[in-house]
Parts: sequence; C-alpha cells; structure tokens
Amino acid sequence: MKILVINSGSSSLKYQILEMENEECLVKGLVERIGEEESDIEQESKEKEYKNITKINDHEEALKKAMELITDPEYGCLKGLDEIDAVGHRVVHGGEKFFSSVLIDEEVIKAIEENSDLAPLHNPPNLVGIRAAKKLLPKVPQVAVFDTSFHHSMPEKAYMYGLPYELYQKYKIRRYGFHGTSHRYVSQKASEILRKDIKELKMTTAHLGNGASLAAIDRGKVVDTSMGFTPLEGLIMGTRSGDIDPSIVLFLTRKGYSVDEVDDLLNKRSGVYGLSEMSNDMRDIRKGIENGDKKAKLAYDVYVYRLAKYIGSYITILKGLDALVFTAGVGENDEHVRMDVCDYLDFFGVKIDKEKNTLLNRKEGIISTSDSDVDVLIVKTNEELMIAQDTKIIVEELSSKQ
Ligand SMILES: Nc1ncnc2c1ncn2[C@@H]1O[C@H](COP(=O)(O)OP(=O)(O)O)[C@@H](O)[C@H]1O
Ligand SMILES: CC(=O)OP(=O)(O)O
Ligand SMILES: [Mg+2]
Repeated sequence: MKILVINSGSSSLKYQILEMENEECLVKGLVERIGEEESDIEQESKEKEYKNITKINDHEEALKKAMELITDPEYGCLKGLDEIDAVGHRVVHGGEKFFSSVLIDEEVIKAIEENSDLAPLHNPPNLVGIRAAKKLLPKVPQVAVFDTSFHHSMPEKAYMYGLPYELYQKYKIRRYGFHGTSHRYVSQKASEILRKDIKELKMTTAHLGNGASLAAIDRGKVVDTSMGFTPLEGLIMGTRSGDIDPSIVLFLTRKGYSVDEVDDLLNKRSGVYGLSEMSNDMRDIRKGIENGDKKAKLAYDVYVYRLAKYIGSYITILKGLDALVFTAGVGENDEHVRMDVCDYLDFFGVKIDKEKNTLLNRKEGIISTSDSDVDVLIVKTNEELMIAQDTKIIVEELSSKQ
C-alpha cells in the first residue's frame, strides 16, 4: 500500500509517499512560500534531488506541482497517481470532537471548519490541503490525523483554566495540546528502545522544534501538556513567547497595539527570535553565544530555564519519572540544550552521559548514565510515518467492511 502524507501549513506544503510494506519513505518534498513572488520547491527521493524556484499561487497549485514531481520519470517514485492508495493529512486542531484519526467525509470537513476558530493559523491551510487533495484524487480515501487527539486523555484538572466555567461551555476554552502525533510516536519508540512496556513508564516527552511542547505521559496516556488552547502557550519557542502574564496583552492593547499586532508579536516576533533580536534558529544562537553575543546567551538561558521548570513540574504531577525523551529539530540535534536542561534536573537523579550525549547527537538512543535514576533518550520524531500508519489501519478497516 502506498500512502501520500500531506502536512499543509499556512504558506507551505510538506508531503511524503510511503510504501507501507516496509514503511519506507519513497519521496519527500516541500513547497515553501506559497503565494509569494518566488516559491521554493524541494523534493528528495532515493538518489535524486530536485530543487526549483518558481511562483506557486496557492495550495492547490502546490499539490498539483507535488503530484507532477512524484510521477516525474526522472525525480519521482510513481508511474501514475493511480498508484496512491490513500492520503493521510495532518490536521492541527481536532477540538473536543476527535480523539482518534478518522476517515474524511463532508461531516469531518465541516467539523474541522468549525474548529478553525480555535486554530486560525493552522486549520484553514489544513482544510485547503484536504480540499485540494480530494479534487486531485477524488476516488482515494483520505484520513485526518489530529495534533490534539493524543492529548484527549488529559484529566479535567489539567485541561481547565481558572476562568469562569461558562467560557468553557460557550466557547470551549480549555487546554487542548498539540504535536500529539509526535508525542505519541516518540513515547512508543522510547519504550521500544528501553525494552519496557509503555504501561509501566512515567515519561516526559520534549518536542523541541520551531514550535515546542512537552507532554507528561503516565503509562502511555497524556496527563498534561504545555501547549494550551492554542499552540502559543508553554515553552519559549523559535518565534512564540510561550507563557506570559495575560495582562501584558491588555497593557499593549491599551498602549495602542491592535489585536492583530499583538497576535503577530506573540506568535512571530517573540521567543528565541524576539529575545536574541537575531534568529529563531538554535544554530545561529549557538554561533552568537560563541561570539560573545549577550542577547543570544539570554535567549538561550531563558529557553533552557523554562524547559527545566516545566519538566520539574511534570515530575511532581507524575509523582516520579522513568524516562525523559528529547525530539524534533532542537531536541535531536542540540547537545547543549539537552546537557543544560539535565543539569537543572540533577536533584531528581537525572545524570546525562556527556560522551553518549555527543556521540548520539543527530542519532537515537539512551544518553543517560547507567546509574541515572531517569533514562534520558534522543528519539527521532516521525509524524509522517505515524500519520501513514493510522491511515493504513483506517483504510484497511474500511475495505474489510466493503
Ligand atoms: N544542528 C542543529 N543544532 C541545533 N538546533 C538545530 C539544528 N538543526 C535544527 N535545529 C533547530 O530545529 C529547528 C527546526 O526544528 P523542526 O523540528 O525541523 O521544526 P518544525 O517545527 O518546522 O517542524 C530550527 O529552527 C533550529 O532551531
Ligand atoms: C502545532 C504547532 O505548533 O505546530 P508547528 O510546530 O508545526 O508549528
Ligand atoms: Mg514540526
């Protein structure tokens, strides 16, 4: 079975074709800066790499271009689009309605549309991707895999805010959590690496990409997570502020900032980028620190401090910790972040093996010492594989019913 996985962002479209026989990725591509004068297109297959800059007007055009490249005799991996058996879509906000992946029909599309209010940056482009794929591949079953669904197990006490209850009833204002597909994948993978049943483990998974979140996972079930009503809450991220005093928003609007300006400030101009006044990328921050840049150092320190503070609080609510898992761009590649976060956790018996931490950088495995009270791991996230696996299960169920 060949599955097309689509992750459609506000101005980008990421895609992969996976052969599910051996769960191999046949082709992987990215169209960026959709709608701008120049869009970047990149595709990688076994030994071939395609790169081009051209104008791509919208997501439908991006998907069309992707389909052309997938079936290109030189760069592609398929002879025709009819080889695609199913499509799996990343959908960011499933609200309270979806707690597992579903086959997409008109009702599901309507529900995703209704949740757009809750994730205006993410759900609309996801829907555009779904509609474009349905148009191009009308006979192929399509599945939605939600970022929020793995967090559905959170208890009320973790997902409710200290706000009037009627706001929850009226607007569904509560914590939802995101990156669930990644937290689910890496928690399972970590238990495999540890050769322990996930049902026996207390775990904290740290998805540290451009967006970043933590999940507290008790015996396979999420009990808390750092992102909230939207993906803005929690950790310091590449360009997002994470937790701040909500009064700052009121203060700024009273100073004359418009709602859209505050939105832009908190989502796109804050976090590591805002503090360092330099970059959202940890590689640039490292270079800055090495060159003695004080703001880069400050941004790094605030980033690591917030992370350690959250992990400490998760050790309390989990009443212990068996495994701490680092994943995504920063988690997988930045040995300094892992080292410095674990340094704060010394009191809890977390001991990192410096040599393994360096040696396993960009790889996968256990990086704690054998006498550490907590196993610390690097796991490479693979949201696309998880989406494809869910899609396969749902499509097989569907065909067994027919
Ligand atoms: N070698 C590296 N060292 C440190 N940080 C890295 C490295 N490679 C990537 N990163 C960080 O990872 C981020 C991207 O993470 P990724 O998980 O790919 O992001 P996205 O949220 O876009 O999926 C970059 O912005 C950068 O901060
Ligand atoms: C939900 C979210 O923050 O996603 P990303 O990290 O892809 O921006
Ligand atoms: Mg990501």
